[in-house]
Amino acid sequence: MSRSEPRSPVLTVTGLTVSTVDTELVRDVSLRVDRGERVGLIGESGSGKSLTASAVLGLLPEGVRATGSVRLAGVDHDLLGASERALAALRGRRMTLVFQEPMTALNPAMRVVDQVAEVMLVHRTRPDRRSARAAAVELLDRVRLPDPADTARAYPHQLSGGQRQRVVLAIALANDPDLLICDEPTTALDVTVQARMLELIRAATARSTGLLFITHDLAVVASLCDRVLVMYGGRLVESGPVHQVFTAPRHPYTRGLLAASDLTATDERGRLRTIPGSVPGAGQFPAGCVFRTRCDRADQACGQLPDWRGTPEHGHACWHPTHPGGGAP
Ligand SMILES: Nc1ncnc2c1ncn2[C@@H]1O[C@H](COP(=O)(O)OP(=O)(O)OP(=O)(O)O)[C@@H](O)[C@H]1O
Repeated sequence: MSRSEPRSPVLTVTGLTVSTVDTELVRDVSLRVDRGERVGLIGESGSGKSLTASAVLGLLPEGVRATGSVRLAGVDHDLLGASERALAALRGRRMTLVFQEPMTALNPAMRVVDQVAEVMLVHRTRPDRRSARAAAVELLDRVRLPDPADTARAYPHQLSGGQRQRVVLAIALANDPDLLICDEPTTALDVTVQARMLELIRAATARSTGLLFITHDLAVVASLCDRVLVMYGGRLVESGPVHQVFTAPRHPYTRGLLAASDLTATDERGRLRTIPGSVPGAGQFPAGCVFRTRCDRADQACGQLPDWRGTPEHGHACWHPTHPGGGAP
């Protein structure tokens, strides 16, 4: 599919709530990722980004449960409540994950070619080991590993951090997934290696694979993503096309995040801007608008949960009007 053709969803999450026995950690999150679309998910630490991704993949930690709905294109049942067997058949095949630490994803005792081949054999997308290994070498070439035929025989510890992360990406792409979820995939890499990895992710999602990309790095979202979702306190507070959200943010939290990421912006005393206060711990967020304890515009109205407003394309959850163009009044 070309990027200009009409979009259809690969992932539709509706009313996702993730909780422990006594605490809601993610609350009523709805989102959609279309085919060939790159969606960034941003927010400070503890805002619920990783738990949202884990709920989609059916990888929530022990003692944490999800309610709501998670639908993947072409799968006729809801992923929430699906059996582990059904989820395992989808993970690595239709939906895949790349996260920050490649060594956790790789088997230290197995040559990289076999790790890439294995995921094709497990999901039977290649008829035999010989063809899976040949396809694996091609994939290692596609993710620009140097001398792929030789590197394929290496063990993970013989590779650099950036090379290992490219092997993980090759494994994630091996079965041509519908949905690729990346959770801070480049945070541990140095800047040039990071740029190369992002280029590979961009190329991998140029056609039909949808991307959900979790990061703290707004510059990466600006260069990679089509749309961005902003989370705070377990809730989505704003979503829209990256250009619109970053140039005309509507939620005070998004404005704060953008100001805090702008290393050229200082306050009236010449200090770099940060969002005042700190993120409350899980379960400590206020009722009503979750951001109101840190928001300079908070008033009585904010004691009630704000409606989702704006347009279907660019929405936000805040009681206060934004000026045309999105700036604060
Ligand atoms: N297994 C768990 N049990 C209880 N609380 C948890 C558990 N896992 C995560 N949390 C809490 O849920 C909240 C959201 O965590 P999550 O990891 O999704 O945040 P995040 O936005 O991905 O943060 P980061 O950017 O630091 O990864 C945090 O307050 C975290 O402490």
